[in-house]
Amino acid sequence: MHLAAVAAHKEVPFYQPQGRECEIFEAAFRRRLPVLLKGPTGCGKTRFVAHMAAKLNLPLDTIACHDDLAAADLTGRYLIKNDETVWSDGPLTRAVRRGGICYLDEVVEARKDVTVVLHPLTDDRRILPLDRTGETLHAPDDFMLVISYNPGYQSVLKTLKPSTRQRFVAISFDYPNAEAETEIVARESGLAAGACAQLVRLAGRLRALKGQDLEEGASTRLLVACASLMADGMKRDEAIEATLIEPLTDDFDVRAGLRDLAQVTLG
Ligand SMILES: Nc1ncnc2c1ncn2[C@@H]1O[C@H](COP(=O)(O)OP(=O)(O)OP(=O)(O)O)[C@@H](O)[C@H]1O
Repeated sequence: MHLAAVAAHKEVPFYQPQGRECEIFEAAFRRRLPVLLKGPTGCGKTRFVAHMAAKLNLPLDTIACHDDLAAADLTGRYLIKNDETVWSDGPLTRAVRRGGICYLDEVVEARKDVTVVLHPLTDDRRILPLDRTGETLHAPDDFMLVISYNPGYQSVLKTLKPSTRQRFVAISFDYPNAEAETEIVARESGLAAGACAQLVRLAGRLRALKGQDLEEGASTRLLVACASLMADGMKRDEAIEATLIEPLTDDFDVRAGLRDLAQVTLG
C-alpha cells in the first residue's frame, strides 16, 4: 500500500502553483464543472492540467485545436473499411465514454461548429449528442472538460462568445513571479539557481517589450529551454541567442536590440 502510494506520487508531474488554482480545479472537478484556463503561451497551463490529472488519478486526452478543426474531428465520423461504413469515435467522444479529463488547447482556433458540441456538454445536462449515429452520451461523473486560450493573441473575431465562456469556471495564468520562476527553471533544467535567476531577470526585461517591439515576451518554456542548453554545456550567449532572441522575432534590428539588452542585463 505504502509502495503503491509512493509510485503513484512519483508520476505526478512537477507543478509550482501560482495561487489557488489547484484548489479551484479540484473543487470544479468535485462539482462536475468545466474549467477554462487563460494565459500567455508557455506559462504552465498544459503542465498544470497534466499535474491535476495525475493528482486526481484521471486519464488525460489533450487536443491541440487549429483553424481546420471541426466538430466531427472531435465527435467522430463514419469511415469506409473493407467496403463497410463503420462509425469511428473522435477523441472527445472517446473521453466522454471513458471518463477523465479532455483538454482542448487553444480552443478559439477551432471552427465555430465546435462550440455547438461543447454547449450541451458544459451545462448541467452534461450530454454529447451524436447526430450522425443518433446516440446521446451522458458524461460520467469523472469526466471533466478543460479548455484554454491565450487572450493576448486573439482578434475580436477569434474570441469566445459569452454564451460559451459563461459555462466555465475560469482561471487566469501568467508568468510566475521571479522567485517561483527561478525555482521552476532550475528544477526543470538542472542549471544552478543563480544562473537561472539571471535568465529570469532578462525575461522580465523582454516581457516589458510586449506590444512594442515584441508580440509576446519570453515564456517560461523558453527560459527552461535556455537553461537546459546551458546545463548541457552551451555558452550562455549562444543559448540566449537560440532561445530568447531568435524565437521571439524575425526582425533584424529588433534582434540586435535584444542582444544589447541581454548584454546590459547580464553583463
Ligand atoms: N508553474 C509551473 N510549474 C512547473 N513547470 C512550469 C510551470 N510553468 C511553466 N513551467 C515549465 O514551462 C513549460 C511550458 O509550460 P506549458 O507547456 O504548461 O505552457 P502552456 O501555458 O500550456 O503553453 P501553450 O499555451 O503554448 O500550450 C513546462 O513544460 C514546464 O517546464
